[in-house]
Amino acid sequence: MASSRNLTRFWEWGRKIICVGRNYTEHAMELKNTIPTEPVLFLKPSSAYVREGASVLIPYYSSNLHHEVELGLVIGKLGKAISQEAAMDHVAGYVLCLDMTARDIQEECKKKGLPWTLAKAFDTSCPVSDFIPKEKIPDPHNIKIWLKVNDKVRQESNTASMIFSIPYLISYISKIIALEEGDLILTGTPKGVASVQENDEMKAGIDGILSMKFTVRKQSH
Ligand SMILES: O=C([O-])CC(=O)C(=O)O
Ligand SMILES: [Mg+2]
Repeated sequence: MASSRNLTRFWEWGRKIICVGRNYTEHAMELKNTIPTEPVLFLKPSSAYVREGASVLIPYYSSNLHHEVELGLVIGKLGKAISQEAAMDHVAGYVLCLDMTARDIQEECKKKGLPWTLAKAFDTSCPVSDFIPKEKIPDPHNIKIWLKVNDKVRQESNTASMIFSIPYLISYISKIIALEEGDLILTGTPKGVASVQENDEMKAGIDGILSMKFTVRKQSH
């Protein structure tokens, strides 16, 4: 059944944020990770959302916050074990996202075999752009996403370089976790991830579609 809520403001719905990691070979290599044979998945809570106008916060326990620019898929209808053929019918639209990552904490978690929650799921760890209706991106596997810090390009890549395609990701994820209207899937970041400092300005965009800006601040504790 269609919801009476406005999907173009899906971040207000409190639904799941499912993140794919290591989906671009050169990014997996820059962090000295192996190239995955199946998607790497982790979650962020909906309290991670932040919209333009508010700041992205460096968590008080981290001294190495990284940007990761990613294409986000906004799910438009419920699905479980979705076939690759039907996968795009479940996409209502797109957003540009930043998967903000406390890299120092993630490295510690990896060493200790602990989950990535503190590294990935803190408040303001998921900046999102305005909603982009599906029709505006006819081929999501051929768009250029980029991110600049203080006007210097840090990340710039075509989504054609994804290891696992969008239909593959939707099919794979939905066999494990039911996808609901208003959920968001982050499709992984290309190479070029690096630190941001207090007062830095991050600007990210999808060529020809939109751009967004966020200022970095320190969380007080
Ligand atoms: O932290 C990581 O490198 C995994 C990840 O999110 C990505 O590849 O986008
Ligand atoms: Mg990521």
